[in-house]
Amino acid sequence: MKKAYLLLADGTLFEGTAVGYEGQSIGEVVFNTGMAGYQEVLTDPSYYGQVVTMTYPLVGNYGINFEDYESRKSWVSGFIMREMCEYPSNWRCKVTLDEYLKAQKVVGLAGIDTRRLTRKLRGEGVMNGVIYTEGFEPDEQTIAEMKAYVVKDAVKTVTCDENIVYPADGETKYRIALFDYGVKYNIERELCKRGCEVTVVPAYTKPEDVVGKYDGVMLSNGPGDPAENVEIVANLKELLKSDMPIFGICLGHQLLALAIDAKTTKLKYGHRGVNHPVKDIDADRTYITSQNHGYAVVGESVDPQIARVRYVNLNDGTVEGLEHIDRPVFTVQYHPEVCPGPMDTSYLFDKFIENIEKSKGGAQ
Ligand SMILES: NC(=O)CC[C@H](N)C(=O)O
Repeated sequence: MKKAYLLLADGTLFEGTAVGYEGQSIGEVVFNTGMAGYQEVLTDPSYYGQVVTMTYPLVGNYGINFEDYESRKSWVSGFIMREMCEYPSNWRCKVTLDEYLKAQKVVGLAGIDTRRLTRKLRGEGVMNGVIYTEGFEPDEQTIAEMKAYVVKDAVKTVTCDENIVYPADGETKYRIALFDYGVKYNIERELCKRGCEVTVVPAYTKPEDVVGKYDGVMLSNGPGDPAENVEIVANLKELLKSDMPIFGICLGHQLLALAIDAKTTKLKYGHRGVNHPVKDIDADRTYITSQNHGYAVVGESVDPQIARVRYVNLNDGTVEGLEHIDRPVFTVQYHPEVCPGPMDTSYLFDKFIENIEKSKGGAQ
């Protein structure tokens, strides 16, 4: 069996066995604490530029199926696990995790102490690294590139080139424009289920192509530093001048916050897992949520004349969602669409639909 390695920016070296594609890849090393959902993690565009470590020690047990993709391909820069299951067992399984990683050219590493790696990232913060198979050892220049690496042009890389229409399940009740900053299929699925015809539009679509042409706007999740999206933030400022109902998820939430002149900041090691407790301050209720983000909105920077922080993370007090003061506009940092994971907050899609109904009623 071939060996594979992870070299971190601080010089720490992990040695394990090679799985998936053989090669070398640089990325920001992050960890996800979900016990299942590796197929969704691999295909969630928000992980673009990142080498993902799963903390659950056995990965690949149910293989890869044709139904649970979150986008058309895998976006991760590398995949790390304690033990990879070679002989999955599940009625939906079409290929093994190893076969999928090979086909998607994802360099994999198994057999390392993922607990040690995670403790390091938790203690010191997310760190860059290079993952490589034996025979693909990085030279000094590659190590320098790895140390200087930042995830750049993230949304530009993952967004679609043209509009894609997904029909409603059954009769079309509403028409939604879904901005693709790195959208996960499950957002479309949740909307289609509720009678929406969903048009996924490229991230840089101008507000005038959307305002008045749809019943509501969804802002998707997506990769990278939200602050690098200057053009999109300017577009959202324009969009906010209309009275369209808007619902933003994760990157969509962060971009909308930037559009109301709030600030974002990078978290030490982010939130990636399916058990993050979030409190809805208005309802005085706590929900268990699925999360995948490295940045957060700075609560004090939100102008209370425009919006208020309605949702907070009970682990670290960070902002988990905003509600506009007088518009049908709200956002969450977590993933109400998630699958697998807690479905506690899927009611937020119903809230979005209610906002649309109210705004349609008001216009008549
Ligand atoms: N899932 C997402 O949309 C992530 C948003 C952003 N890229 C972050 O890491 O914070």
